[in-house]
Amino acid sequence: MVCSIRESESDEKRFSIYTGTKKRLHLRAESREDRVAWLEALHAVKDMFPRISNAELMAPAETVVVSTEKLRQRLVEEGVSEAAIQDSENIMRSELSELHKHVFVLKHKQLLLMETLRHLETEKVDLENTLVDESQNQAKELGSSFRSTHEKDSEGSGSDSYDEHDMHDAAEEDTDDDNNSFVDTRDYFSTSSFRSNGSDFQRLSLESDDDPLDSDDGIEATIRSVGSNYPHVRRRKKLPDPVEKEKGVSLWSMIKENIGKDLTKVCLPVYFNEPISSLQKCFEELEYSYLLDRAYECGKMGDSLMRILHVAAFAVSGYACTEGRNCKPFNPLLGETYEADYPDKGIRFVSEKVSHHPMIVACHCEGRGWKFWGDSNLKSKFWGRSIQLDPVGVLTLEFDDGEIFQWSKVTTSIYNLILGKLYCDHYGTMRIEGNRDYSCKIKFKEQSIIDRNPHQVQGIVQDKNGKTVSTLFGKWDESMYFATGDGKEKGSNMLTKSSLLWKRSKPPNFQTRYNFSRFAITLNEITPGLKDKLPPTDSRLRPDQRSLENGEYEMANSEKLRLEQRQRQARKMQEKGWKPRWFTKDKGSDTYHYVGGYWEAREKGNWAACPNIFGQVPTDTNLD
Ligand SMILES: CC(C)CCC[C@@H](C)[C@H]1CC[C@H]2[C@@H]3CC=C4C[C@@H](O)CC[C@]4(C)[C@H]3CC[C@]12C
Repeated sequence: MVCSIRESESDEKRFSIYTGTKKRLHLRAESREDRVAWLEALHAVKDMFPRISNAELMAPAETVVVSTEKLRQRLVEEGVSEAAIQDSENIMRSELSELHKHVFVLKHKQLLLMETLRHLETEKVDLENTLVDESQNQAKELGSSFRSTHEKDSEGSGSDSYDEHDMHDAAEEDTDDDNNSFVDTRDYFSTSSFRSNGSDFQRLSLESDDDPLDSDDGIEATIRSVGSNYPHVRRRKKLPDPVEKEKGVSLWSMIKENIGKDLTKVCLPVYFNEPISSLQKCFEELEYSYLLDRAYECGKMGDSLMRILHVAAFAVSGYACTEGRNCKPFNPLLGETYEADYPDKGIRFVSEKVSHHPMIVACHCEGRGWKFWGDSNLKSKFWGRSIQLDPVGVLTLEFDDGEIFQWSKVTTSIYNLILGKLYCDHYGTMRIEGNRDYSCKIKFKEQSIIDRNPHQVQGIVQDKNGKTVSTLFGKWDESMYFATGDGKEKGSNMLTKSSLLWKRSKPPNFQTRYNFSRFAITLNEITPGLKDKLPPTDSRLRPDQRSLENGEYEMANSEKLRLEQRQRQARKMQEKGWKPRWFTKDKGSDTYHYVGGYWEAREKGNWAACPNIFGQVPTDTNLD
């Protein structure tokens, strides 16, 4: 939020912004005119959000107490007769009560407007969903989309260019002529380079704790107990302690350091990465796979409603791990793979980066009684301060008894790229289509300025005739509940009638700056004996990621640069007909499916067809 804006007096291109939370930001426009345009736009935005607190807005109209005492005294001083004084008092009271009535009506109107606003917001989300396809076509190159937003902004009518400094402001104040670094507003735009790095795949989820001694709360244990007689596997409980001291680097400082350079060509250092790749992040979505085991069991016992409810909870649970995570996963190299053999969860998983332009990751997971697969291809839009990611493609879940469910992920936005605390939110409607009795619609509510109850999810399950048979509600970062019926029965108290479907696991004992869950901590571990079995393309063998995990930042950075250099050949490889190893594109559609054979090849230790993607480029391959 912009608190105050100030122009430099000594330099006609410079200006600064104070946000109330961080230090003053110093910027430099291209020209004097450019600065005028910037200031106009900034003031216009500022005026759009007058500062009224939520509490103030929602408070009921207070009863106003009117005293006529002062009026009476004054009239007595004037020697006015008692009758006239009483008359005056009555006049004053009646006028004020009129006014009071008026205020009351206004207050009421305001509440109604707020209601409407809320309602409109919900409608907006729905509309956006219908429009998603269209807007995707329009999603052009990031940079250009931001530039056009800016052009529109600068057309906005300008308000005064003078802004008084508020209290914090004075405290934070720097003189115009000091040596504060500033940023060229032109370079500012090129931050679009984050797109390609950020548009990686998948959400994650929080892990169940495998250690029987370290049990979670009771409810969860009962939920999980169904269908899970899985063996215990010892997995690590913490990441390695960092070798080097962590460096705090802000995105902003990165931008500053790269003034004058084409930011799309600047590689972000590893400080912005978390030590897992997008391939591993896909697997993180399966943290709560016990929900699918349970869904399978319910269906087998003939309860297809409970089946879809668990599938719905699973679809939501995948988002849990995105909360509090603000580093980006490593963008895998073309042909990089990841395997996860988790007998302790009854699942095994394979993923591969199947395309570099656009960046697509395909994955496939086998559980007991079900298979789950999909590919991730994100369309991203850069809005200046935020990035919007619209996932394309469907996820498919197939139970061994032939019941199939398909759904797509909702929109994710990452906010505060430039200033403030980075966070992401998910919003839109997810439709889970089944091939049998039920389908389900889940709405992820968009967080709004007036509605301070973030992360809300609501859904309904409908039968073939479109009748609502059950409702779902909860939060994507906490828990999901369901209640039977359409939730409209008179006098029914949703909370007392509802039952828990899913609850997020508790955080690990060893927190790191990556905010990994217990499950996420295990993803990059090379468990005893695993190293000899992995293909040379596995994410766990990626040197820069390994170094980052170990806290060897210098090493991680140089290795990352080397691999990124290599990756520049990926486009050429693709053009020359490079094909993924474990997945193939369906005919007539753009989705990938697993061709099989991974675990068989692993059994034989036969990785002949897997290139050494992390090593040095062999000199005899002439890719250029
Ligand atoms: C500029 C840098 C430092 C910003 C860091 C961005 C982080 C927060 C971004 C980068 C990639 C993003 C992920 C990319 C893809 C998906 C799949 C989607 O269905 C759910 C959200 C999820 C899982 C995103 C969550 C947020 C994410 C992890």
